[in-house]
Amino acid sequence: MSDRRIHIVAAVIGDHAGRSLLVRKHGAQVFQQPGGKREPGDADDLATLARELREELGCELVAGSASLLCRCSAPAANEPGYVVEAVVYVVQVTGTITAQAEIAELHWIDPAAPDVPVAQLSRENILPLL
Ligand SMILES: Nc1nc2c([nH]c(=O)n2[C@@H]2O[C@H](COP(=O)(O)OP(=O)(O)OP(=O)(O)O)[C@@H](O)[C@H]2O)c(=O)[nH]1
Repeated sequence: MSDRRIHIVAAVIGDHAGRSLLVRKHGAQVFQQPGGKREPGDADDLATLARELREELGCELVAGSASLLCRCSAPAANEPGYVVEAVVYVVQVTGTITAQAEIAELHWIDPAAPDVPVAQLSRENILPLL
């Protein structure tokens, strides 16, 4: 039987106004946390996160800034029949955040009142913790 779980490492990035950054990938309808799947060359979760933040946002994870928020799961936003299982860290980043090639759109939301469609994992498991 095939494994219908997608394991990801995800980031919560906040600003001084209490807003939180979400991304929408090309072809996706909903916004989700920055982050992604671990690759074989990644030493650990934070290496995955640093690579994904660079690839998606063009910024750098500040060493030592990551704090585990939660582990959670939900139906995957873009892969019908799959469940996403996430390890979620609150992180600080440095550098200018800019949508890189794989990202269609960035959006800062009020976690208590998102004004864009948000993936279930974020909506039900992550944003309520912020
Ligand atoms: N990164 C991320 N993925 C999520 C979230 N919520 C959620 O359902 N997913 C699901 O997990 C899938 C895998 O994430 P991803 O596409 O960001 O991973 P990746 O960059 O490593 O993949 P790729 O290199 O194959 O494009 C997404 O397509 C989506 O269906 C979320 O908050 N963040």
